[in-house]
Amino acid sequence: MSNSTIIRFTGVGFSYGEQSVLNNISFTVDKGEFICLTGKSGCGKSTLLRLINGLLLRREGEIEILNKSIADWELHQLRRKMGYVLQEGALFPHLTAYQNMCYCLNLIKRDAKDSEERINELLPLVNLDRSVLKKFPDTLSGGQRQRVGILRAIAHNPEIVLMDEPFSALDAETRMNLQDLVKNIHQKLNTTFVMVTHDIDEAKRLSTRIIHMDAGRIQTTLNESPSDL
Ligand SMILES: Nc1ncnc2c1ncn2[C@@H]1O[C@H](COP(=O)(O)OP(=O)(O)OP(=O)(O)O)[C@@H](O)[C@H]1O
Repeated sequence: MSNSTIIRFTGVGFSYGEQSVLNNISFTVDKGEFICLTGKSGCGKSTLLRLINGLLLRREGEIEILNKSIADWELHQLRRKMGYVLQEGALFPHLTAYQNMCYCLNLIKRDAKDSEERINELLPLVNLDRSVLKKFPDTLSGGQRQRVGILRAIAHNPEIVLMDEPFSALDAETRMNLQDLVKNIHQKLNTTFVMVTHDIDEAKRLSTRIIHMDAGRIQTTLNESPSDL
């Protein structure tokens, strides 16, 4: 594994029970890339993402993350190296926006003052006003919820940020704003992103590379903005 390769899949297969979902998946991701996983509904994108952070355990082949086989990682340690953004932010409903933002920082035992400083530093990056901090998720707009979710995912300075259709529930304008915001975060923090999207235009706007899947296999990997998708 080269020094800059931080994710490597070699011949990975996965099944839910009898249903084979991923077949012979091999690819690498280098530090600092922004990968978009595209492909039709049901082709296995989210399953692949869940294998990266050990939410699912692979059945065949080998997965290496940060130069170590996933089998050798303590999963809670591995997940501290990652941030995860899901649809609509997937915030904890009983926690305020601020408490949600602190969630991963608490896991790595940052003290309260450090956490507060970190969050104050990141608020402008996700374009959120301090007035949201005391609010509960159900009183935030969809865009605000997703900004909180993004801040939570990057607050502990993860090596890899995984995003699963993060903007799919948003209106077109908010979606564009958040795409710009994530692009800016990627450039500023030099973190590696792997994002699932079914939206090819979104993938072209954000990614440094597109991995296009079809029926559980990687069909094409495209470095340039693809015109044939
Ligand atoms: N927990 C599960 N148990 C059983 N089958 C599942 C489970 N999760 C997903 N599947 C099946 O695995 C296949 C791949 O699902 P996956 O969610 O990875 O696809 P996807 O490409 O992310 O789809 P979408 O774009 O619709 O989210 C689908 O046929 C789906 O029904």
